[in-house]
Amino acid sequence: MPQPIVLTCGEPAGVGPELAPKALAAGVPFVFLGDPRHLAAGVRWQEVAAPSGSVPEGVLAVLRHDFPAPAVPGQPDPANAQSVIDVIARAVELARSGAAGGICTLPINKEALKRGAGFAFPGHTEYLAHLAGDVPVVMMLASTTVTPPCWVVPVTIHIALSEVPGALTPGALEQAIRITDAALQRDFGIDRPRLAVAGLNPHAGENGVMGDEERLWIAPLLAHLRDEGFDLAGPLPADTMFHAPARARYDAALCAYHDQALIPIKTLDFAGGVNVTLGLPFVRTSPDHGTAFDIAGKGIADAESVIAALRMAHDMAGRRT
Ligand SMILES: NC(=O)C1=CN([C@@H]2O[C@H](COP(=O)(O)OP(=O)(O)OC[C@H]3O[C@@H](n4cnc5c(N)ncnc54)[C@H](O)[C@@H]3O)[C@@H](O)[C@H]2O)C=CC1
Ligand SMILES: NCC(=O)COP(=O)(O)O
Repeated sequence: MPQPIVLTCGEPAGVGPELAPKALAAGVPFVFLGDPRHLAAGVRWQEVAAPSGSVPEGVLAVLRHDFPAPAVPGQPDPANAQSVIDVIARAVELARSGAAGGICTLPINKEALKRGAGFAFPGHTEYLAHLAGDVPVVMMLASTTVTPPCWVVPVTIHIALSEVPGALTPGALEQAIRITDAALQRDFGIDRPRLAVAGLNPHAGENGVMGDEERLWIAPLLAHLRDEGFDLAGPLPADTMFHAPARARYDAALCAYHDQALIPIKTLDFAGGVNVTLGLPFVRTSPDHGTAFDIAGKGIADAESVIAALRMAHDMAGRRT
C-alpha cells in the first residue's frame, strides 16, 4: 500500500472545503491539509500529526494548517492567499520526503493568489515544476468515465492565445511528447503509448493553405521521432480528433493550446475529469474544475472529479512504490 495522499485545501473561499469530506467516498487513504475552521459545521474531522495518522472510519483526517482569516464562500480574502501557497509547498515536502504517497490539489483561484500574495505562477502545474527544481512537466487531463477515454495534453498552457504560435516550438512539442510517453509507461502501465498530435491551424494547415507550422516543422519532427520508435499520429486536424472512433486510435492527444485540449475533455467528462502533472518526481493529481465561486458554500458541488483524482493519485503512487 502506498502512503496516504495529501489533499491540499486550495482556495478556502471556493468549493474545496466542502469537497474534502465528500471525498471520503473515494475509499483511498488521504489526509486533508488545511484549516479545519474552514470546514462546514457538522463535518466529522480529527487532527493527525502525519499523513499516516489514523482516524475512525468516516472521519476526515486533518493535517492542520492555520490560516489568518475565515473563509467566506465566493469571496477570497487576500489575507489567506499566502497560506494557500504555503499549503501546496508543505504538501510537496511531505510527498518528497516519502511521508505521503503524493498530492491531490483542490482548486486555487489564480487571480486571488496573484492579487493577495503576488503569486508568480499561472497555476499549480508551473509552481510544482518550480518546487521540484524547475523540471520540465506536462499537464494532462484524463477522463475517467467515458469510453474510449479522452486524455489530452495542452503543449502550451496558461498563455494568451496570441502567444501560442511563438510558444509552440519544436523543442516544446518534442519535450511534451517525451514526457508524456515516459509517464504513460511509468504511471499508467501503458507499454507503448499511442500519441496523437493536433495541428495548430484549421485542418492542420491543409498543406500550407491555412497555416504553415504543420508542413514546415510539426510533420518533420513527428517523422524524426517515429524513427526513434515513438508511436505518433499527426499532425491531425483538431476538430476531428475527439469523436469516439478517433479517440479509440490513441492513448493521449497532444494539443497546441489550452482550449484545444480542455474543451473536449470537459465536454465529454467534466464530472470525472482528472488533471495530472506528468514529469514530476512525485505524484500530483487534481480535479479538473476550478474554485466554482458561484456555488461555493451551498453544499451542491459534485465530488466525482476529486474522488477520481484521489483514486488516480493512489494508483499512481502504488505503481511507484
Ligand atoms: N486546478 C486548479 O486549481 C484549477 C483552478 N481553476 C481556477 O478556478 C477559478 C474559476 O474558474 P472557472 O473557469 O470559473 O471554472 P470552474 O470550474 O470553477 O467553474 C465553471 C463552472 O462549473 C461549475 N463547477 C465547477 N466545479 C463544480 C463542481 N465540483 N460541481 C458542480 N459544478 C461545478 C461552476 O459552478 C461553474 O458554473 C479560476 O481562478 C481558475 O483559474 C480552474 C481550473 C483548475
Ligand atoms: N485549466 C486547467 C487549470 O487551470 C489547472 O491548472 P493547475 O492549477 O493544475 O496548473
